[in-house]
Amino acid sequence: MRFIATYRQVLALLAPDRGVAWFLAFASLALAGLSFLEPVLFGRVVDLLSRTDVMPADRVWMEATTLLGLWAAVGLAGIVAGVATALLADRMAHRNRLRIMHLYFQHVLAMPLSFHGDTQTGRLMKVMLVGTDNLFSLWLSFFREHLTTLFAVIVLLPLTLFMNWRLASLLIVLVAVFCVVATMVVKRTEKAQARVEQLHSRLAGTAQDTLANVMVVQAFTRLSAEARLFGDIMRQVIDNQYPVLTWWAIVSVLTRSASTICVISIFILGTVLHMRGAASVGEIVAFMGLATLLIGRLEGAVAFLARLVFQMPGLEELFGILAAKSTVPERPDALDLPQAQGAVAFEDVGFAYPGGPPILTAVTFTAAPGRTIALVGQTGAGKSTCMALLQRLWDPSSGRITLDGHDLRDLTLDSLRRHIGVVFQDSMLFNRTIRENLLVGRPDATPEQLEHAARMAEAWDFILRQPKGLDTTVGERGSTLSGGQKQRLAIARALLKDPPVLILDEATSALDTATEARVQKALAALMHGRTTFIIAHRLSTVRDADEILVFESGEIVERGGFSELVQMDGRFAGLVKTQLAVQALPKVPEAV
Ligand SMILES: Nc1ncnc2c1ncn2[C@@H]1O[C@H](COP(=O)(O)OP(=O)(O)OP(=O)(O)O)[C@@H](O)[C@H]1O
Repeated sequence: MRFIATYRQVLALLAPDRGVAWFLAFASLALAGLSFLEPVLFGRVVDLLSRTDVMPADRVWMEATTLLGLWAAVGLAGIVAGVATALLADRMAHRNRLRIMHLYFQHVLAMPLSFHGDTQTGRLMKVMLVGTDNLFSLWLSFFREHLTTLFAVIVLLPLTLFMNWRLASLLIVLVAVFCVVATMVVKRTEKAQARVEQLHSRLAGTAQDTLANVMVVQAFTRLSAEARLFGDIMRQVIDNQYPVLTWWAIVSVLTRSASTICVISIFILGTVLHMRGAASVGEIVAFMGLATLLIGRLEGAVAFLARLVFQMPGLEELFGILAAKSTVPERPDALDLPQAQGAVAFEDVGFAYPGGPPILTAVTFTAAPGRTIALVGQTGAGKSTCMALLQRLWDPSSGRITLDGHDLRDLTLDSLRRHIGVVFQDSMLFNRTIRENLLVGRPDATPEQLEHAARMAEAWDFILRQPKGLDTTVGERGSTLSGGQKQRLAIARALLKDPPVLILDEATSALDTATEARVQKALAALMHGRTTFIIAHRLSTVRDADEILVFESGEIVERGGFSELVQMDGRFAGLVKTQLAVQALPKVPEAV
């Protein structure tokens, strides 16, 4: 069964708390032993009392008092050990749940964009919350119930053979039947539950995707269509879950009846054996007690098994995500570059997205520190892909990219990305205060450095006009700010980071001409003294670049300065002419 391997992984996660886990394991075993002693002692007392005719009364009383005292001590030790084990297990499970959640979050955040492109955010959130919650409850029930039950069945049950092998054999057969039935149901329901879990993940992913696009849903009146889509998945969840729930409900009812069947069977066999002189009354009482105890434990085990079947697929998903490997692995001996000058070189770089056609072919260029390189060309020509490779979001399929002469694959990802600042077309802001958003660039910046960067980015004035100044929260993705304001905050953030290499990916293309002029001023401050790559469709913005690279179908087809390329009268000149022609188009006459 698949779930045994997964269960092993669940327990292996407790490795950092190995000492506590072993202590808890021994405590659970002691608890199991103590709980078994109780019916045995009770049986001894009954036997003793039934022998008053052959033993002196004071000896019977002395022995009975000793046994009862022992019984009380066993009961008390069981309570103390039970409470202590529960408290300790609780703390350990909490501690490890937090540790795994932290580990998972860090792992997911470090995964490359290819992974995030393939995995819905809603699913990632669901797996983290549900998966770690399941881990928590499994650890707890392992130490509180499961281990004790296992010990009772594997070690203590066979020991009863020494008390009365005939009664013990019946008990063993009943327990075995019970285990076989439970295993069959686990097998029957495992697959359907895995499907339910997949559907739950899809549900979470769809919900997150729909909520993130609520504006599109409303604008395109997709309300009922989206609700229907959601409802369809929900219906599939119910259809798949129904048989699983039915099976486990049947097992649960059977388990409850099993207790009665077991006690009656032992009573009948015990009576027969007693009449033949092969069992004492005390042994029968003790076995009935043991049977009730064992079946009670097995009832707990069945509930636990059912939970395991329900939770395993979610845990398998969690382990699958934790085991996912990055497509841009870091070498163990990777260099942590302290301070780069910003010399970038693409050497014969080729690239294709996994399973896709070639996107870049033999791309070669160099950017000396402080120079500005513009990447232009038609949409889909491969400009953004080039810049994604520079940030090592992907690795080239052939050739290499260097920063200060170091192949990017030889640098730690952290030190590479520390040296690169990016301003996107849609400046992504956290739903936090302006101050927190700016400090993303440099968490230890002083208030003076923060103000200086904001002033350089032409953002200081509008920040002061916000209701709480730097402490104003900007809303989801900066929704309370205008495009130009968001862009200037993004520039201030990059200025604070102060990287030697800068990527401006369509940084001003979403702005109107007046705002663009303001942002350009801020950008000029940002670009000063840094190796800058500009991706721009508006060719007027690349006029001052030291070199313009013209991309076509993943290849650089022309390169040079602005006027040099215009004079060349090739592809670039063609692009410029097209843009000028569009700008010179006569205005549509207003309707009369
Ligand atoms: N994550 C991805 N997975 C698969 N293919 C991709 C991915 N990203 C981009 N592509 C493909 O790679 C090609 C180049 O895209 P890229 O974004 O680099 O072009 P671009 O020149 O920057 O275009 P634009 O000017 O429109 O931004 C396109 O055909 C695109 O469909």
